Amino acid sequence: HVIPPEQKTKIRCYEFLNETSRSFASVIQELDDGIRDAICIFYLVLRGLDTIEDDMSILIEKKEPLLRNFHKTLYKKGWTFDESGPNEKDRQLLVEFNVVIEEFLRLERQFQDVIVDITNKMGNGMADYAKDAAHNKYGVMTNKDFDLYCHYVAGLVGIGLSSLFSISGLEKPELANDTELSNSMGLFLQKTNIIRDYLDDLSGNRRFWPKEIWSIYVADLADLKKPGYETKAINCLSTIILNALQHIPDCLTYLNKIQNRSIFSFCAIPQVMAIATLALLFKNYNVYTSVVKIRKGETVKLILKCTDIYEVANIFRYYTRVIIQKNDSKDPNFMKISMACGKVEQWC
Ligand SMILES: CC(C)(C)CN1C(=O)[C@@H](CC(=O)N[C@@H](CC(=O)O)C(=O)O)O[C@H](c2cccc3ccccc23)c2cc(Cl)ccc21
Repeated sequence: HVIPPEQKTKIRCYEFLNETSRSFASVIQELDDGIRDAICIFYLVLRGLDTIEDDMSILIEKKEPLLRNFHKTLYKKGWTFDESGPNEKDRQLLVEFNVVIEEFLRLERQFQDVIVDITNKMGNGMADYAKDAAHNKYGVMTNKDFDLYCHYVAGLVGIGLSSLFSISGLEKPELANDTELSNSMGLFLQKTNIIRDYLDDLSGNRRFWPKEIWSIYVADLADLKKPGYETKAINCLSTIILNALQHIPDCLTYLNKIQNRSIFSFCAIPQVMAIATLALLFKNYNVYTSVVKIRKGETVKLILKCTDIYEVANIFRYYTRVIIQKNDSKDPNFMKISMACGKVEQWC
């Protein structure tokens, strides 16, 4: 049968969504009408921007304007980009980016404005960081820089999502006003990814662990994985995990404000995956030898339990208890870790 052209581009967008991240793609497709297409396009636009930021084969002179002007390409019908490196995971998305643009231009104007605004801020933040990283080989320096970088690549996503949820009418307008809570949602996810990806990022010379943290224990970030540094490495890991744990009360408060069930699952699933990952990473030396991931079976179990705030609060309580059990009185952060976990217990 003949498929009308506008259906073809939408189908192609959902095919890209399923190619970029299978498990999360299904969560997006469960979203209610009125918000699903906006989130799908927002996700693909962010993937496109991320593919450019991650591509080390693009020279900074070319990468910087690409990032800063990416939001303008959303209005350029037919725009595509085929200069990504050969092994860039999502290079085909940019080769066919005209399809994303077509669907973007079919969204309600208010959805478009949010996506353009966030893409603009994120692209400029990424460009600022990439330009700075080009000459500052240490990477992220202070805890403040750590929060700023994570704000650009993940906090802004939370702020954008809250606006889209409010505009759709499925969530209250107030949700979009509390940018601090939305920002924390992104920081918690991104910091967990950065802690998990220590080895992978270091091999790509991406240095996201803040110097303010690792310099307490070693002279260089790469020393943490060397023989003889095991105790320092484990205590450094506790410090950066403690940094991530501070965002949990904000995340639970944000989730508690969500009214729409499909939006609740969409927001809760990545959060419970993150706390489960942090509990697995805590006191786990394997973070310095491989990329530690929670088992598929545990993921499936968690996804099925993300139905309401009580279930999610119980999941957070369970994993903070796992962390407390693994906590070690000889660890300089012993007290702070148990306090941070205690705060989660109180919240629940
Ligand atoms: C960097 C990041 C954390 C923002 C990436 N990010 C997420 O991690 C995805 C989850 C995801 O992509 N999981 C992948 C795992 C992976 O690829 O590592 C999977 O296959 O399960 O979730 C986030 C995400 C979902 C829901 C609410 C959010 C609030 C604030 C910030 C981000 C929020 C996300 C929502 C959108 Cl619209 C775009 C990107 C993201």
